[in-house]
Amino acid sequence: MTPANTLALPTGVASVPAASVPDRLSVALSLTAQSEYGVDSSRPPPGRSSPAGSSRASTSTSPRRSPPPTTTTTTTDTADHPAASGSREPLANLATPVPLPSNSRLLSSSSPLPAAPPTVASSHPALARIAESASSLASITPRAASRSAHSLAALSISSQVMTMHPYSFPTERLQRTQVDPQKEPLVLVACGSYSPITYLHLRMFEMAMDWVREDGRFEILAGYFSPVHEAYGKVGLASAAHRVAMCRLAAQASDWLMVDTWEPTRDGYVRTVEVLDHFNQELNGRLGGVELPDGTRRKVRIMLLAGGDLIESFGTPNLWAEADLHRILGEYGCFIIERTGADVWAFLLSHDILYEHRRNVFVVKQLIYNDISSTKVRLFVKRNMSIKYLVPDAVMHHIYAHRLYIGEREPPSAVI
Ligand SMILES: Nc1ncnc2c1ncn2[C@@H]1O[C@H](COP(=O)(O)OP(=O)(O)OP(=O)(O)O)[C@@H](O)[C@H]1O
Ligand SMILES: NC(=O)c1ccc[n+]([C@@H]2O[C@H](COP(=O)(O)O)[C@@H](O)[C@H]2O)c1
Repeated sequence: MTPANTLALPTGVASVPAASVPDRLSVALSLTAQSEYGVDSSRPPPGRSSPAGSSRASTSTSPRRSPPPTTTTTTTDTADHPAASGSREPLANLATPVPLPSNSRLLSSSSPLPAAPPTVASSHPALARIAESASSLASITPRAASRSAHSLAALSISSQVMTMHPYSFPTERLQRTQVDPQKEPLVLVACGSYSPITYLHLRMFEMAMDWVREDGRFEILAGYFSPVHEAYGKVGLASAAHRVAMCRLAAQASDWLMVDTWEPTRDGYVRTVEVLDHFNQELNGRLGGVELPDGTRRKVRIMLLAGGDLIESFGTPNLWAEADLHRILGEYGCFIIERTGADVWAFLLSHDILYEHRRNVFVVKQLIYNDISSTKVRLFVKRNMSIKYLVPDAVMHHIYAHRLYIGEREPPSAVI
């Protein structure tokens, strides 16, 4: 086993009969729905973290990221207008803490998203529309018919995977007892847009797991996706309910990854340090840490899992509060997945706060480069190009079923 230094030594549905698809998926997902999304939620949200540092300002933009929120109003996309990002208001400084509201509902009663019984196509106009097109297309093009049939299946499971309320912290894939008490118990949290989630996002966790196994210091208990709040306002951001649903569908194949909906169900944008505080509260506060083989309990280490581009955004003026960065890197720590074309090491050396906390920062080298980007996936959908094998099939069918990203308006520079 090679002890990995922090800075010094990086280590590196197809042709299923249409009628059977809803049943299979529904069974799998209803099991998840029962265990993952249907439990208690009456806890108050964690308190606010300390105020941000002096670098706060009222206006800032990064070329890649949208300016931060001035409003906490939430919206949901409809199936026919999936990417209403153009109508979003400009946002304020992300480094500026805003008051955290108590538990709230993102989907209002006027939400356009379907709340129909999951398998009764005729009772839901969208299902009926897709069923109709599936049967009419069947005699014309088998591929289109197959796509529609899968869309029908995807729509039929939507009400389960899109549900975010009542909130409960998912624990069904959390390892509750440590196997090796010599190692530090670790939970990885990946904050991001996931619009949509891709195979790269799933691979990030697996790459980190390989690094951790090789390094030998940590024992990973679970990994969580935390989809950003809609108020983040980034171009191409689908509604939180859709992004959560896609993350859940993608995580189905994993035995250690889960999707936490605390962040997207707040009343407004949540800073990353607040998300980590929330995990700390859940795992070490409410659950009391992890159990050791001898029955005693121990605190779980929580670390941010992020790509090199996100880390490089630490250098964007007014995007991150200095106080937040000190807490994220000092109290928690960070796994960075090297991104193709980004020199993470040079950035680590150049950024004072990252360098100060370098012993809490672990860079994971991609041994097989993967540069799938959500932006390009959205563009492919818009241009009617294939996204198969870029995202899990269930995610692809969800996108088609809900007509996500079709009317996307991406500035050309965002996709180069
Ligand atoms: N090619 C990549 N290599 C390493 N990390 C990545 C890569 N793409 C995304 N990430 C990381 O995945 C996390 C979630 O990112 P995000 O949802 O913004 O995906 P994205 O593909 O970059 O999206 P978009 O194209 O909309 O900007 C972030 O930590 C980001 O740094
Ligand atoms: N001040 C902050 O806490 C801050 C600033 C910028 C981005 N972020 C987070 O980083 C992630 C960025 O995601 P994208 O790569 O999709 O833009 C999001 O989860 C976002 O909330 C946090």
